Amino acid sequence: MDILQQLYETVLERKGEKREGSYTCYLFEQGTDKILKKCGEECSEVIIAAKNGKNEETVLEISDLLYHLTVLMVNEGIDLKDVEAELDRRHGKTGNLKTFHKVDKNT
Ligand SMILES: N=c1c2ncn([C@@H]3O[C@H](COP(=O)(O)OP(=O)(O)OP(=O)(O)O)[C@@H](O)[C@H]3O)c2ncn1[C@@H]1O[C@H](COP(=O)(O)O)[C@@H](O)[C@H]1O
Repeated sequence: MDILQQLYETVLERKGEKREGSYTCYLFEQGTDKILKKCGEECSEVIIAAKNGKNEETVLEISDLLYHLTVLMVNEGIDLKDVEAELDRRHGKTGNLKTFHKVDKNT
């Protein structure tokens, strides 16, 4: 099992728990707006770190963002496997990448 799947499963377990000292439980208690705010903040921090050309810091910020996106997925009832399936489809394993890119943003 890869680390994203392990992280997803741990976060999923936290959803129904009240665990002392768990930041994930704290986020679920705070609710959707807080989780969305954290995703936005972490995204901005990725941009700033990358813009500054600091790769070590950018890796840390990307990891923070992936964690918060995982919390968002669980909060919204989105299965990680659905995201993986969509990425697979775009990558041409089960779908057609060209067709995906043909979508006209103006329509
Ligand atoms: N990957 C992470 C992870 N990444 C970041 N964080 C936490 O995210 C928080 C973000 O820090 P910030 O400085 O942005 O925010 P803050 O000021 O502390 O908090 P806010 O007031 O903004 O909410 C920190 O407390 C980090 O510890 C994480 N917390 C947990 N995990 C994973 O989640 C699993 C479950 O952890 P618990 O929630 O602690 O049970 C762990 O095993 C980890 O794998």
